[in-house]
Amino acid sequence: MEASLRFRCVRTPCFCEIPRNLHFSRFSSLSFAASPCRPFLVAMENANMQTSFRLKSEKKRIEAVLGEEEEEEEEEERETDRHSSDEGELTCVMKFGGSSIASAERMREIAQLILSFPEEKPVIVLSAMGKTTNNLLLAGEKAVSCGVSNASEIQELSFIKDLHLRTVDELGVDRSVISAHLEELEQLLKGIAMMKELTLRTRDYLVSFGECMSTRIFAAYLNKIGVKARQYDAFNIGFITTDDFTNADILEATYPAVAKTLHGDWITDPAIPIVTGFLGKGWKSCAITTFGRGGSDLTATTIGKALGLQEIQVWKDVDGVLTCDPSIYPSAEPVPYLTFDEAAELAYFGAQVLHPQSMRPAREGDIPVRVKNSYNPKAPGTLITKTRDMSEALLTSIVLKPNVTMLDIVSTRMLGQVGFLAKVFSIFEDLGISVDVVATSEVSISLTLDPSKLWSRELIQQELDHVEEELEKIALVNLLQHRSIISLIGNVEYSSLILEKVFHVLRTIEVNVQMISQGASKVNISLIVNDSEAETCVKALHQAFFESDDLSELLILDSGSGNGSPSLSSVEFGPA
Ligand SMILES: Nc1ncnc2c1ncn2[C@@H]1O[C@H](COP(=O)(O)OP(=O)(O)O)[C@@H](O)[C@H]1O
Ligand SMILES: N[C@@H](CC(=O)OP(=O)(O)O)C(=O)O
Repeated sequence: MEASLRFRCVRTPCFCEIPRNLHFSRFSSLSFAASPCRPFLVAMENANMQTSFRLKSEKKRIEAVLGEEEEEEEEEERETDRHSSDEGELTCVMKFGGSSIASAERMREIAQLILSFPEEKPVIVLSAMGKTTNNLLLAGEKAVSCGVSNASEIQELSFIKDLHLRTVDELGVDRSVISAHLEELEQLLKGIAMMKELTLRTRDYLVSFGECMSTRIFAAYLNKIGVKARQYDAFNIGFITTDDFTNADILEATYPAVAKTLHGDWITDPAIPIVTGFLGKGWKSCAITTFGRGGSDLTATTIGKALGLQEIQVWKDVDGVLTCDPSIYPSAEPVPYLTFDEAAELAYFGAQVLHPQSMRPAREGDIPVRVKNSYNPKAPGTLITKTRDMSEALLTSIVLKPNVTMLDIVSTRMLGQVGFLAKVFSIFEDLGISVDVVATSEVSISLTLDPSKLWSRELIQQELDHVEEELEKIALVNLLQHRSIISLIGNVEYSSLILEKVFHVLRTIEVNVQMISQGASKVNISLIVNDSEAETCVKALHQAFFESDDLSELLILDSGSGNGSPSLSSVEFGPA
């Protein structure tokens, strides 16, 4: 049994436990995990991994306790070193999305791709195979109304069974690696059919089958071809989250817990860790949670930060982050370099290529993220780092977020200006609704709301009705649906140049911008247009910024302005 030191936590009336197999002498700081659930003392391997608050007085007391244990500790360290192999440390995390592991053939290719980097000791994070998550959700929705006797016949269940059984057969892996999961999945669908309801908690449990099965199959295949691998369910190795089912946040306690398991297992018995993406465990409910669609990217960056790895690789089906969504405009080109801020903004404003929260751990740990194409591994991809040379950068990427709701809110002057803004935002806070883009004047405010954060359409309408009702107590409200946000990610130091070109293009195609906002992050300008016009705008803007050499108009206007803005000789339109 693992020994631990018990220590009374002075912040809350409870006892904290320090796992004894952490090597305190090597850690530069000790801090309390910011977890609200069960505060415990954690040791952090380097400054990048410190939690957001540190209590100096506790630190001293902890060190005193540790001092008494030092000798024993050193002996334990020597013991661990005797057991550790010559494999070296884990070096990077490689995440493969659903498109990269959609079939047995793709799994074989990914195994070869991993082995083609013999110098790397990777942690592998996998999503569900192909469209499995979508099929699980559809199966769940059908189960609600199909009746218990028909639940086994749901078409999507057959797709999922066929895909996974075909894959294990083709890879020559024993069916037993997933048979229990397939049986349990069928039982779950029958349960949903019986209850006639699919709660958010059940949805998360339902979709977890995708990642649980893909990782088991892949780990079994690696072992079969002689590459030692170990499968992990993220919810069992310390991915602790809030209980916001379908959209959970990772808590600080996750980092030390995950590091302890993955690092501990690696040094005692090295085997490539194969970890489920997208999944965590709610701290109160102890039930499986998910981080929102595309959440495996966040799993990968969290592991990167937890273990202090050298690099986080996110393998996709495109040549990196592109100048815009290739499904809107196929001539989009890869962007070679991005900062964490640019990538976060791009993801937040709807570029499906990265999960919106995924840049946070990478930024905090200052760990470079490389976005690569598993179908074209030789392509350089996109490297995302803390800073980059912006001197030649103007516009980097154009992102379209369709189907957003815009609200024009005009004060009825029952409240002063200060009270008005505060009241408006408190209404959104109370209703738990996220506001994206905001523009204000003295007595009015325009803003956009993001419906895609919720998985259920019905709920959105109910929520909007509620918002309108609340706001109408203090303001006149005009609700405008079917709007799109076009976000221009780039060097906002040159905002006048960018906007000049943007408005020239939009005037040419006769589109009126309904709202505009430049974020405090200084990497994003957002424009709101009608959904029906949005794709045309993106295509025209892409052509103007990334494919046109005709900058003469701007050149004339810019020359001799003497206002310190860059001359066009020093600024390039193109993926910088
Ligand atoms: N700016 C963009 N750059 C690259 N891909 C984008 C962009 N915007 C949207 N996409 C879409 O994101 C997809 C890759 O993300 P995702 O489907 O989450 O990959 P995976 O499932 O492999 O993790 C691409 O196939 C592309 O259609
Ligand atoms: N399977 C989950 C999580 C994920 O990250 O998927 P992907 O990496 O394929 O986008 C989803 O479809 O949302």
